[in-house]
Amino acid sequence: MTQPVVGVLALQGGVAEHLAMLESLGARAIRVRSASDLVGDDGAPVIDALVLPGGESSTTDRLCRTFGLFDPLREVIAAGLPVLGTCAGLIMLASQIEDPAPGQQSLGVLDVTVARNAFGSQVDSAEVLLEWMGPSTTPDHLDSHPGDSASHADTGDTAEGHVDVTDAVTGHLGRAFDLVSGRAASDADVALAPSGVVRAAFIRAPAVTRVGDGVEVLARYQESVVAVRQSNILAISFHPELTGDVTVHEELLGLVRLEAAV
Ligand SMILES: NC(=O)CC[C@H](N)C(=O)O
Repeated sequence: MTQPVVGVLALQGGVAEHLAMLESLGARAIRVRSASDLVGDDGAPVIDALVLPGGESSTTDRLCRTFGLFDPLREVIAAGLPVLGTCAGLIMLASQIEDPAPGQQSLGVLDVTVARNAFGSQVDSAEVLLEWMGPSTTPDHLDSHPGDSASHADTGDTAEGHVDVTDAVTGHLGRAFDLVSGRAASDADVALAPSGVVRAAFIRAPAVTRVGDGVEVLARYQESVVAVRQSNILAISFHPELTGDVTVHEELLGLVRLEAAV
């Protein structure tokens, strides 16, 4: 297919790292600031996929409503636009927030309940390795099992075969991570991570406390669900864009290819 165009909601929070990561994967990445960045005059989406970045979900919610983006976002996602929500983006997508800020709303397109700040405050931020129970949408997988997206996720297998990552998953690096001056892991760090593992930064991260029918669990951390997929929606508690790990963004582009193949 032609070069996919991926929008990154750019009202607040971490935007630049997502844009850079998507460009590094061959997509054209654009900032989404208004409804016209989402849908054209004919009502058709102008982007092939969307990222809702981390930040502060109650602020993102308020800004979305102020800038007339709340309903258009809900509509394009409900209509099937592939979307990746990270951290505050996950909270924005959720159908229920356990502990919302006063007046806080969410788009309600992903059938999960989330608890905000479930892993502690900024000082508890950490960079860890997680077992990634995908990929479900890689080109390899598409070639061998067109349309079947759940089988690998169920078994923990990857396109390369089963990966035992027990050591890696418990290998907590214990590094403090500062959202403002967030340091990306070095290329060498990322190269060391075995296949089937995602290097994830947790910063005031939410946990998924209820998973609805039809929602596939892709990763857990400290026994909590931290990554899910429901059809065209991928949502994660953490920040792969700050560690340089492209696994999850590749999954998003895989969803775009799945959509194009239908
Ligand atoms: N890194 C993040 O996106 C933090 C999310 C934040 N705790 C919220 O509730 O929105």
